[in-house]
Amino acid sequence: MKILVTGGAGFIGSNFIKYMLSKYKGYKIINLDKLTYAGNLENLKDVEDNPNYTFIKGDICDKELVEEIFSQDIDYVVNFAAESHVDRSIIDPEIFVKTNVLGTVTLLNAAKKAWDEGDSFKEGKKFLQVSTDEVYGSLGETGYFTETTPLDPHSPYSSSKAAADLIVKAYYDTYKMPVNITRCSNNYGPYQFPEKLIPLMVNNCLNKKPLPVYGDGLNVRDWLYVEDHCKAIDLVLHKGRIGAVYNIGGNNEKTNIEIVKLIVSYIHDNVDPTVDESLITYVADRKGHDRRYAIDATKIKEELGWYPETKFEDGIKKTIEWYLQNREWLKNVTSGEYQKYYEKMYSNR
Ligand SMILES: Cc1cn([C@H]2C[C@H](O)[C@@H](COP(=O)(O)OP(=O)(O)O[C@H]3O[C@H](CO)[C@@H](O)[C@H](O)[C@H]3O)O2)c(=O)[nH]c1=O
Repeated sequence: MKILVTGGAGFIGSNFIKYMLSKYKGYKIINLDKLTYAGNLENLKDVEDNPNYTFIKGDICDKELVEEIFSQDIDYVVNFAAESHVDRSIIDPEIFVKTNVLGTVTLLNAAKKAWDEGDSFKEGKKFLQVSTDEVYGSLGETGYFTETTPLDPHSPYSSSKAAADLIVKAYYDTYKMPVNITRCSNNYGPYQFPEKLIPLMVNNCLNKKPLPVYGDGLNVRDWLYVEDHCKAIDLVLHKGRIGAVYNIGGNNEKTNIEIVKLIVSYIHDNVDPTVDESLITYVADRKGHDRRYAIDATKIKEELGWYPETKFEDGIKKTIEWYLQNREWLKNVTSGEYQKYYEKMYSNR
């Protein structure tokens, strides 16, 4: 098997590559990544010398490069490559449309060209689009997103992901291209860039900086441990019904303030007793902030036997400890450009 993983130097992509290389000794993985601010080859240090792993620096929008990669007889594509941060999309939507929509079309076209045999596609090929629960919009206090919930994205980020999902669906509906779409809830775990809630709060606690909680802190997210997500993608890739969408959720809803308090308490008890809840600072809300995401993951459980194995209490401990043991990584990714980003995003909030 030869798998093209795009965005493999990012948080979920790098966890996925390591998971796959250790599980399938005979699989070859090509990682195509543009190395934007969120992509980091440090994340893949453990596998850089693995003969089954190849890294290519490049953009999924680069048609020539993508077509050249497909000349290597790719079996599966897993498209993680995306601009993924909602706050950045509110400030600068264009790059989200370019990478998330045009990039996906470029990949689909190249895959179609390589796999299309006229009446059908070559056997055993698949294009897996990694999407998000945010395409469904926002829930009130009750209810869950299922795979048939109508798409109702609100942010430029989630709208670009929904657009990409629809294009992938169109390639299935129109050309019968072998595709799957997965829609996951909020991931957490090692190597997440500290612009996202959990690593940002850990980093700020360690530096005794204010902990910026948007709005009333009562927005709800469903947290999924990244390794459980990787296992789900592996299953969908090998066994998912062609054309199907699968929701992947952690069955673990928490308010943002619960998450922040938990991190504060862990750092207080295990690292620095002077860190406490006085660091929590309520700041202006995110524009168009979705109130609650909650995923119904019955379909993937019933069809493929997947369920989230990691209990949140264990996953969050493992995650915080990973950041504590990898302070050098955290220091490296939060220097330079990150400081400018942080200033711009949080100074006038
Ligand atoms: C960074 C930050 C976030 N928040 C809030 C906003 C959200 O309600 C919640 C989580 O924020 P984020 O970590 O940015 O994640 P969120 O907007 O939910 O989106 C994530 O989860 C999605 C899946 O639901 C993915 O598709 C996105 O790529 C990923 O970024 O915490 C704060 O209160 N303060 C902060 O400083």
